[in-house]
Amino acid sequence: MHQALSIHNLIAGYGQRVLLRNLCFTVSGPAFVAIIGHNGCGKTTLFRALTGQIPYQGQVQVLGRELRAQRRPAASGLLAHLPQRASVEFSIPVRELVVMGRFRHHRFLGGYTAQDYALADAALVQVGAAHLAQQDFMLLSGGEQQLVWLAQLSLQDAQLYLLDEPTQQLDVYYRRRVFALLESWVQAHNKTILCITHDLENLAELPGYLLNLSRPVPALLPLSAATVQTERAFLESEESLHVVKWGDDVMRQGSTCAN
Ligand SMILES: Nc1ncnc2c1ncn2[C@@H]1O[C@H](COP(=O)(O)OP(=O)(O)OP(=O)(O)O)[C@@H](O)[C@H]1O
Repeated sequence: MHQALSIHNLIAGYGQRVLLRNLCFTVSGPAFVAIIGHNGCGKTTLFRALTGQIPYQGQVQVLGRELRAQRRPAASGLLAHLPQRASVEFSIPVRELVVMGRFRHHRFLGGYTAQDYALADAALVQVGAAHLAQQDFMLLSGGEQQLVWLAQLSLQDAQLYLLDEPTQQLDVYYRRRVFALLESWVQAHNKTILCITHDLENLAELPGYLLNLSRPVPALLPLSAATVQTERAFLESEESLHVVKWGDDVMRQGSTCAN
């Protein structure tokens, strides 16, 4: 049985600025992993590396397949990515945007079937956005757009989901609802989710793991109220800011993986 995700000695950054230094962690089975850390510590940079937008050193395997060797990981259903600021520059009904999540099952755009649309409608119900189905996506609020993207993403049926602050613009009700939805993707559909978030208060009750990229040597910790409390206290401390401030050459020496 392959590991859901294995990251070994990943090094990434921008030119001289190394933000991820020998990052190592393994997610053995389907799981929710919250990625936290200060602004600018390298969370989005990790996703840029995993999606091939910036080069990296090290090995990344998804279900035993070396990610670097995959030509189009999204098209093959290995990976789906929700960036921090996803935008659409043209008018499109919400339902039409959501059904595009089924693109892997179609050779040409526009060939969606009644079954595809039924799945799109069900996905909108799941995220609590059924009432938006006929509206123009461009005219929705930021939070409403986030819900619609999540509905589209769920139709992609990928093995590994990379979500960059998916609850950022949501109100308290929808934040909780979205985290419950992500939990169901893991439990009911065996997905693995890496979720960048600053929304610590919603994490304590979730099953899964926490990865604090502001730590000098980030490691996966089982999620619990105590873990969230400890990591929050660390992020609020002056000590943790120094890790970032002097990160490039003093505090954040990094270490190589144990094996
Ligand atoms: N193309 C780039 N060239 C140089 N530096 C960059 C580039 N893109 C991002 N950075 C810098 O890398 C650092 C990490 O950025 P990143 O977006 O990974 O942060 P983050 O942890 O996701 O932060 P936030 O919580 O604010 O979203 C930032 O200081 C940013 O200014």
